[in-house]
Amino acid sequence: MAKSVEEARAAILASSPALTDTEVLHLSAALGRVLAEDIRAPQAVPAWPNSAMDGYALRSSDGEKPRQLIGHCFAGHPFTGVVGPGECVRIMTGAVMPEGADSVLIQEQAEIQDKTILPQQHPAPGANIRQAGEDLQPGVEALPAGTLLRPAQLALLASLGIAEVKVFRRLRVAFFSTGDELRPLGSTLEAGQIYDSNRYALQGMLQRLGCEILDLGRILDNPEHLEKTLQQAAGMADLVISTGGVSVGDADYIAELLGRIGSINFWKMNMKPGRPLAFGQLGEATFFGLPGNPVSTMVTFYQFVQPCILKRMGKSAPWTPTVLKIPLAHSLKKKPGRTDFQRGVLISGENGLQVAGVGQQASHIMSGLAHADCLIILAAEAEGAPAGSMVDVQLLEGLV
Ligand SMILES: Nc1nc2c(c(=O)[nH]1)N[C@H]1C(S)=C(S)[C@@H](COP(=O)(O)OP(=O)(O)OC[C@H]3O[C@@H](n4cnc5c(N)ncnc54)[C@H](O)[C@@H]3O)O[C@H]1N2
Ligand code: MOO
Ligand SMILES: [Mg+2]
Repeated sequence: MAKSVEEARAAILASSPALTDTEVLHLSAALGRVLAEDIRAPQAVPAWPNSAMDGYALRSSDGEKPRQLIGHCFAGHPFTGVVGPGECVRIMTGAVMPEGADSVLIQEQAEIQDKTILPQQHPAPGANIRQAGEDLQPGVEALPAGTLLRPAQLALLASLGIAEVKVFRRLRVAFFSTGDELRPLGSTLEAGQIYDSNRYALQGMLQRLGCEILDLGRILDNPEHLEKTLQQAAGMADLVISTGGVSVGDADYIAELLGRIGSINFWKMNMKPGRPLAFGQLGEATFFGLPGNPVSTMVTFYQFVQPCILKRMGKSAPWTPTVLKIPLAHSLKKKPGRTDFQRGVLISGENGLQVAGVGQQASHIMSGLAHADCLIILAAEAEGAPAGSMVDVQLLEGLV
């Protein structure tokens, strides 16, 4: 029985163990890695109460009375004295609050006469002050193990003074394309030959996920060559991906080989594109046989391989593509039977946010996917969707 997308994803995640090997990296090399340790704040952030605005640090209790200017402080240069009644200190954003002051009057609300500041309003206690520990208190969990390190997480760690983190090692992914017709870039095509475009799709998607990539090249539609390549790949990688040769044609050997030298978890999906996807195990390695049609390769990677990779990399919160409900700009058609993932674009105009199809939707139309920023999901039994109806839209996110 062909699997639904949800059933397939659940089966894949259930057989995608997280890596256990770790290494220690400097923050500057940790982008895209997954934390292998809980991080607690070693100190408060901010470490000191400081000003959120440029203005005057003073005592709120003096109300709107004039204040004598007794000094100044800048970020990195604290004022060492004490602000007494009727006094104030010129203060810049980020400068430590001087002792005695409990409020910052912004300069737009102050009149200056020589060394006297005339408040235009009553500065409230605590106004424009960023309190110590407001972001993080010492000892609290800043980030749990299993967090994917994106730029915001790196910045948070840096704000705590943490220079090195324990992360999971990179996932080793071996991939190859299959097909007698495939030729490398730079070659002149003979009748029936095409360029191997799936190689670049896979390489790009894997690189963006921070995998260690082992490109095994193009393999002919020859069962002995394919078997050798699958064995070799399984011996060197955590995850093996092939494209093509996984359907039911006379030169499609992948599913049969997987069953013979490994094990098939499932083969065939109730989705379009992507019907002949095969998933299983080759020794210790997880295996995906992606369909050869270029759009099918990329759409199935996004639905299934990416969640698997992120889980295997150690990410604890499961990742799946973001789905939003958005009205259709025009009607769409499909044949009932399989769940469709039609390529679409988001349009923001007078009628608010809408989604439109990109035109031709066949699995070899790469130009459609190259112009798309989302996938429109149409249910298996549906024959299409009318203009204005709310449809599920999966965002093709640049970076997870
Ligand atoms: N009788 C049936 N025929 C097909 C079925 C089916 O259910 N019954 N399924 C169709 C569907 S759906 C898909 S998807 C394709 C998948 O086929 P394969 O995974 O076996 O892939 P190939 O046959 O090797 O190639 C399909 C297509 O894609 C081109 N291709 C392959 N590799 C690349 C590459 N690296 N770069 C660019 N293009 C590539 C290849 O030349 C073919 O045109 O099967 C249908 N058939
Ligand atoms: O399911 Mo195939 O992936 O339509 O082309
Ligand atoms: Mg085929």
